[in-house]
Amino acid sequence: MPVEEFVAGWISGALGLVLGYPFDTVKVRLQTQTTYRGIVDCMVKTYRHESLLGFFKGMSFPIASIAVVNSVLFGIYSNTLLALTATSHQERRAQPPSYTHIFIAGCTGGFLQAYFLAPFDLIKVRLQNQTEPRAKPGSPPPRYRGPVHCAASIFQEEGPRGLFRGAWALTLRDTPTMGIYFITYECLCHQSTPEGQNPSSATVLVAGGFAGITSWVTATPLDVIKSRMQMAGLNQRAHRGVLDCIVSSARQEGLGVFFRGLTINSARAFPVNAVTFLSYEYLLHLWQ
Ligand SMILES: C[N+](C)(C)CCCC[C@H](N)C(=O)O
Repeated sequence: MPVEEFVAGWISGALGLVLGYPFDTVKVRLQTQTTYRGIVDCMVKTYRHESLLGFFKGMSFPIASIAVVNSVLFGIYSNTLLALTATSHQERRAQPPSYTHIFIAGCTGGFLQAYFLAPFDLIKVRLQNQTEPRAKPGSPPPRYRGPVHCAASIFQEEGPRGLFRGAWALTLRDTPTMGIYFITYECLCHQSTPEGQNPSSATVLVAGGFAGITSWVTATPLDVIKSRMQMAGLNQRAHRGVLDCIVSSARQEGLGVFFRGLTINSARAFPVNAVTFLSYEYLLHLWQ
């Protein structure tokens, strides 16, 4: 099993994450706080009050988890393709795999990474939704003091299964959309590259960027449901299941609810995934 694919997945994921983090902070603040008029207003206020560092708050935990999650995704994707087509990463340019195989490998990667991502994502969402201002003397502290405390509290209060709250919605979100992610990437690369050659850096950047956008656009409805299920039991009523959450959210807030965060998510997806794919391809090329 080629290990390079796992390591390249890890490094490229971390680079993409750092680049996209300011967008993620703005997205979370817009979704959870009412003090901002829009994306630009949020950026200006964050910069004025907290300087550039304000955009990178709480990044250490996601950086640590992306190492596991992205290496599982890219490692499983590439090794599934190897099993299906018997061609290694180097040989794939000369003998491109079929789109069905790419889709199956992407779905497999998405399905398995969801299992690793679930607890990290749950903790991220719970912490991001703590909107209390910084602790002032005398004010009650936020429920979770940080990622480790958050994980320990969930474990104590809800048991080990509590750490996998929303995991089923996450799996439903990621299995097909990771197939879409890799198909978009490979398809765009294939279309703008002469037969048998490696795609240029510009092609990889654009194809990676669009792969991010198409997969996030299709993932957004279940992303909303996933986050709501992860928050359930804390400050919202518990849902009986994914379907119950879909129906009650649509009834109470209309169909628009399924597209919350779409604009900022797409703006984030382009640079993040452009850099992720460029560094992934570059590293594998370097190690050949
Ligand atoms: C499949 N889904 C759309 C959920 C994610 C696809 C892109 C994953 C990437 N690490 C990012 O954070 O953008």
